Amino acid sequence: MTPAVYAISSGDPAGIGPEIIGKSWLARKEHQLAPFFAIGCSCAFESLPNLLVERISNPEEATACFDRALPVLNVQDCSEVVAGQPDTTGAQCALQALELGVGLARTNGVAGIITGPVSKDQLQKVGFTHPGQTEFIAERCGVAKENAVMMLAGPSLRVVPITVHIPVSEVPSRLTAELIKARARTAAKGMHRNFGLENPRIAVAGLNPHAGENGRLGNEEQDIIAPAIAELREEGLNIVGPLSADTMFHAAARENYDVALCQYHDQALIPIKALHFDDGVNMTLGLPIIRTSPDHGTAFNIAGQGIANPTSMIAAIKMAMTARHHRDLYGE
Ligand SMILES: NC(=O)C1=CN([C@@H]2O[C@H](COP(=O)(O)OP(=O)(O)OC[C@H]3O[C@@H](n4cnc5c(N)ncnc54)[C@H](O)[C@@H]3O)[C@@H](O)[C@H]2O)C=CC1
Ligand SMILES: NCC(=O)COP(=O)(O)O
Repeated sequence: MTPAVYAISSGDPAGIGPEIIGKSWLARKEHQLAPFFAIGCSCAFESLPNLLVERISNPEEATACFDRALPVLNVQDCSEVVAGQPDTTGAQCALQALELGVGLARTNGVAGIITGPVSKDQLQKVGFTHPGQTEFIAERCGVAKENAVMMLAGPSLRVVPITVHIPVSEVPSRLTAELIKARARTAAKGMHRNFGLENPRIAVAGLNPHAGENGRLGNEEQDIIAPAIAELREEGLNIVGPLSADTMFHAAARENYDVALCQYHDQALIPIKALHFDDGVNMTLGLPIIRTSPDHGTAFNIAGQGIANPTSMIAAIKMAMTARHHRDLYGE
């Protein structure tokens, strides 16, 4: 039996992670959130105003105390960390929280993990070698990088970047038909497994302006993207493209697909953040575990001020619950 409790890693304690987790706990009844506990430095939570915190020593204790206090599994003391001033102590704490949370999810100790925002820059300073949490979690789960798919989703749009955290100058050379096919297959499976969408409609963006304008504005569409789509269609995927990226995100166009595959990070993240900065969720598809995250970052510039909006964190908890519901339904 999968336990009904979720783990939330704090993210960087100098960012807004602890604050939005605390605010989500305060909003637990209004949003009917399943029990969860935070993993991180207890003092990052104990210092928050109006929040009752209870230290726990294992996930089983979380459910019993969730009604009266935010349960926190302590990893490391980082009481010296100052909000808005990230340092390596905070990065170590963020990494330990992530490692512990993923370990609990992998061993069925929790129903899923929601990860708080980390600073990639700070993590690299403490030996983190992955481009982001997505790839780290994939490795811990034994899933190949290309099969662990970043998806960002809000009420009116889901997007998947095919290439992710790489310099824009490297996008054309890193874009291969194999990568596109791997992302599309995982996205299709993920739509069903986590959201109950059978045969989801997938739209694929071109790379170049006007999807290459028949080769006049670039050849990647004809050489790489269209052949990959044709193969996927033969496999039975409900997939169209390459579409002009500039015309596929307006309201009427979004009605035609369940998920958009985009060729690079900002092609995917600009529309989703323009539409759903407050309530967007980042979910990793293709994992044996459930992992979601708010779509925003550490927001060091407002940390410690009490003004962080918890909506995206609440949406991330709810999406993990939705995924759990569907996976339990299908026995996965
Ligand atoms: N899932 C993750 O762990 C993510 C981590 N990051 C990391 O976050 C760091 C900062 O990245 P930025 O590009 O500055 O993006 P950001 O999302 O942290 O901040 C962008 C702007 O939005 C505001 N903002 C963000 N979340 C907010 C919230 N919940 N309530 C109110 N205002 C909010 C910030 O104050 C800032 O003005 C980077 O080191 C990056 O690596 C970025 C995106 C996702
Ligand atoms: N821009 C999205 C992002 O940075 C999320 O990265 P990850 O840490 O979830 O891999």
